[in-house]
Amino acid sequence: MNRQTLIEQIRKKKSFLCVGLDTDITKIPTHLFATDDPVFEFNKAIIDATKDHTVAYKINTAFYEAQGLKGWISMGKTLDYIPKDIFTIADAKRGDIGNTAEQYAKTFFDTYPYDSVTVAPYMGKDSVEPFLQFPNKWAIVLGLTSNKGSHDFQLQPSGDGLLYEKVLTTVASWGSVDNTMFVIGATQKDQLERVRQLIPDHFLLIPGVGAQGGDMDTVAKTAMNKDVSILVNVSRAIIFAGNGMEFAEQAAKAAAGYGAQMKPYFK
Ligand SMILES: O=c1ccn([C@@H]2O[C@H](COP(=O)(O)O)[C@@H](O)[C@H]2O)c(=O)[nH]1
Repeated sequence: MNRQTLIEQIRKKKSFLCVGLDTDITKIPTHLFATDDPVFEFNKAIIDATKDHTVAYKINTAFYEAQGLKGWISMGKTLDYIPKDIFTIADAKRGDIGNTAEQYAKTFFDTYPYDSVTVAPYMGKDSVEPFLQFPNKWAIVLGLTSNKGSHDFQLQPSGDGLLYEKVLTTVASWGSVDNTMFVIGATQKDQLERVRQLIPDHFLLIPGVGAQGGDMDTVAKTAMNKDVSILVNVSRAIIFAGNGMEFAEQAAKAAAGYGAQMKPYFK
């Protein structure tokens, strides 16, 4: 999906919500274990229940990879089931030397036709560039993450600024606003303004609202630009809003609640 189409979808739905399909098999309702593929049946119900409120789904591949071959099959079926006008993210956090990165890019853009994949930039330009070679596909590069560990390296001084600032400006120069987004944690509220000074036009994927305590309004007020250009991810607080027979209705309610918080930001 290209940038223009994504912006149009956001404006049409008046939503920048991304629902995270972090489908932890130990947390899905027990009645689904009577089916052949409980993970897929869970995702299918969640997608049906939330698709009117969301413009993106983020599949965290860890939860599928942990199940081996069965997990990859559930992931492929889930990706296939997502409506084609909704942006898809493989949250795989890949990054390796060039020829290996090429294989990762093929995995998540060709074999599994995602719109985007998350990429760890620590290995530098040749590890990110293979993800920038596919038309209308995106590398979503880890910029400033939502976790406590972001203080260990990302928020440490480096040259004139902080390490993460250097990552944002350097990675931004490798691609364009049409093929590069950045992950910026909602929990990093003191840095959001600075992020927008450094990369005013790039799309940001913002996890950390919901279970991690980030605040939707702070994010929207600080990080939105004239083209909106943010996707706010919520995983556990939506997909595990309920865990009984009515889990999908509870997820729909939670997604609608986040959607309602976003509406006032659209004129
Ligand atoms: O900095 C980061 C980068 C990625 N994530 C991922 O986002 C979701 C958040 O899930 P919640 O349940 O809404 O907390 C999850 O897939 C993480 O791996 C992040 O949280 N922070």
